[in-house]
Amino acid sequence: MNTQTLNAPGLQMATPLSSQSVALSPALDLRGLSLRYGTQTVLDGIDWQLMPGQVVGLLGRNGAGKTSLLECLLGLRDPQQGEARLFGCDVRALDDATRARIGYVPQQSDLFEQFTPAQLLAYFRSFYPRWDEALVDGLMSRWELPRDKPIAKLSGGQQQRLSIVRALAHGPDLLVLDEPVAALDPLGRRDFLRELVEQVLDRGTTVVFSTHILSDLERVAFNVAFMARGRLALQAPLDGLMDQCRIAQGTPQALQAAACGATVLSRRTLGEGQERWLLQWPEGQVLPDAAAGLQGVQLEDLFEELTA
Ligand SMILES: Nc1ncnc2c1ncn2[C@@H]1O[C@H](COP(=O)(O)OP(=O)(O)OP(=O)(O)O)[C@@H](O)[C@H]1O
Repeated sequence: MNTQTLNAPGLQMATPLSSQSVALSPALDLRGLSLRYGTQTVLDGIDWQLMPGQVVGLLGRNGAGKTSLLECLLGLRDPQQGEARLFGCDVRALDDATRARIGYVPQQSDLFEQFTPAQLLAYFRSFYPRWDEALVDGLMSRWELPRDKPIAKLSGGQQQRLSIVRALAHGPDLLVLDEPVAALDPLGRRDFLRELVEQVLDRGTTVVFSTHILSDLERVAFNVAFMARGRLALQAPLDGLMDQCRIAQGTPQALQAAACGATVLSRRTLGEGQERWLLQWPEGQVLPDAAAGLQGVQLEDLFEELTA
């Protein structure tokens, strides 16, 4: 992995881009991104664009490649093919102004363990023109984070909270969160999600958020993206998916009839001539009634069917 840290831009701060240019270009633009570890293909030609203000929950099974994708899109890992651009800049050559617009909470803590939280936050504060000291003070107090204890001696959850404070403090335009709540207790998760929602609503932050906690995702993500076999199987607004998707089970012939007018998003063989299909009807179309044997879907069903 590249040693460059996203959360510490160099001392030479350039002027941030104007809000006008932000509105015109995607916040995130991936083209044909492919990554292999040895002979294992983890990312297989991923194209992905997010416009400013989009909030996307990234879902995939263990080992699907979510962390690898997030690291590549941030320029922390070099793919063998393809390119990643953030706010129009190639991630291999991010300037300091663009880097200052990005907040990242990695899956593994990357905090300087020999520092105390107070020292760490003072260090980062010096890099960011938009550093919000009131937000930092509020979160540090509410989350009862010690300021003067070495970071190495904080618990895993405390380190994760500190990592979140650091990522939110400079009001990033793009926030990339790799399982940010994995080590948090339920209150910490609730508080964090509230902060996140406020950031998004107040500032129009673009958020990419990987998590295995589906209920959390339902509270913050307007869009979900599913990763499977090195690709993004589907990205769509969560509400629309719930409304327009149904699961059907039966023989292929019966399913063909049930699927009239729908797109087949996935199909699985269950044995004994039975299959299970995930179907999506176009927005606004009235779905066939339950008599056709269609079941409504939960996010868990979508996860099961789309990440297999
Ligand atoms: N540095 C590495 N060297 C070799 N293989 C790696 C490396 N990092 C990840 N992998 C492999 O790449 C695949 C994808 O890993 P990755 O961590 O990106 O998945 P993930 O979706 O984030 O998983 P999880 O949900 O378990 O965190 C896995 O099979 C993993 O073993």
